[in-house]
Amino acid sequence: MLYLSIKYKIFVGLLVSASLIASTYLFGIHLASLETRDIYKEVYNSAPQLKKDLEEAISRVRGLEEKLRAVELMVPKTYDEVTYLNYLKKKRILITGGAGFVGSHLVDKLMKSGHDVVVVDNFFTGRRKNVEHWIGHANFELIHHDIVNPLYIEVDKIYHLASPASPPHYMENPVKTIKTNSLGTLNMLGLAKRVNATILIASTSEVYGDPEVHPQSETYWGHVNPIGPRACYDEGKRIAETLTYAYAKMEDVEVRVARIFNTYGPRMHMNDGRVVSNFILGALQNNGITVYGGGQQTRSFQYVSDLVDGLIALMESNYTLPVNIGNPSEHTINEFATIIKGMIGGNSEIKHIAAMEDDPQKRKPDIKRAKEYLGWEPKVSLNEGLKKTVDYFKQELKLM
Ligand SMILES: O=c1ccn([C@@H]2O[C@H](COP(=O)(O)OP(=O)(O)O[C@H]3OC[C@@H](O)[C@H](O)[C@H]3O)[C@@H](O)[C@H]2O)c(=O)[nH]1
Repeated sequence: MLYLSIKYKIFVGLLVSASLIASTYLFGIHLASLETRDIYKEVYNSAPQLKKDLEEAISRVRGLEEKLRAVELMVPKTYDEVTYLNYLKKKRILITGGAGFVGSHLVDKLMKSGHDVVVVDNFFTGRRKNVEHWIGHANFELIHHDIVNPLYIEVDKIYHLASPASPPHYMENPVKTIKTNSLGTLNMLGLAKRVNATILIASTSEVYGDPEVHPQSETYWGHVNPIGPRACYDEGKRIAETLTYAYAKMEDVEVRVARIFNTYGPRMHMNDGRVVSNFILGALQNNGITVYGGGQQTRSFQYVSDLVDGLIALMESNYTLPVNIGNPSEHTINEFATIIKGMIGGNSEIKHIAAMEDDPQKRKPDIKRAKEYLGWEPKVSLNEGLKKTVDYFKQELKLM
């Protein structure tokens, strides 16, 4: 108690001194901004003592900043409650891309269940901010690493999610997207083989390309343009699936393959570029909602918590063939624009620009397999999920 109260006094003392010195410092900056003005030059040149004082103040503020950082580290951090698991139940779980939008929600769920979670991310589209609330927790580890290079680590399970997933992001560097999904997946399968871990591969509805079968069941082989702008992702994920089943067959690796359909929710990046965040941000900022093409193309949107439940159910099942994880509630993009505009209000105009090349025209998952083998189906309605996502983006905009 006594120790804590001394720490508290030091902390308050340092805060007060810091703010006093910071005001001097800011005053110094203000003066510095006048540097170009002749009047200031005159004062400055005729007052070398002032210059010396400012430099001293700046150095003292820097010293105090260091001390404050040290005091902050002494204040214990609080975490969400974590279930206790004994050593037989507790697993060491690797999540590649764990600092990304979907990965970080999976991290939360597995951490709260009491497992040891190791996140590997190259921060190409992932962000430390998404997992910072676990940093320092005894069950959590964050590794900055690009899985295009091998990784040597001891784990029981691997959720392999690493890859840019938004069309503008994966098209920005197609070679990197292909490398991540081919070499990266090869490395993770090699790791799974070496440490005898079960591996779940995050595949995608994009393996069906611009489908000629509707809705899409897992038995459909797809309709992908192998040299189009989306090929780096579509074909990247297709080769990831091929590699996965080759390792299962040749090396007896325990595999799971989730074909993830359009997913949305909090922690999507402001610059994500996918339709949900674009429409919400356009409406919230009154910048207009931009539909690519005629808007008759359809998508079926699932809320991120449903996806996370589906991924865990798949990992824990003994089902080895691909499974669609998505919400079959289907809307045209025009309808979706109207829904978002209605929910947010304002007077955003819905405008149309040229269609994206090779944009899939219809997409809806057939989820019979997930229901039958995983006992899983989505629970969160579009209305409920969108409200949470809109609230999230409102908060993000306040931070700008
Ligand atoms: O601002 C926008 C963004 C997108 N769109 C349209 O909205 C539809 C959905 O586009 P998105 O970019 O959200 O996502 P896509 O369905 O094309 O691809 C997604 O598919 C499933 C996942 O694996 C990936 O997250 C992603 O590749 C497309 O028809 C697109 O042209 C707009 O009309 N306006």
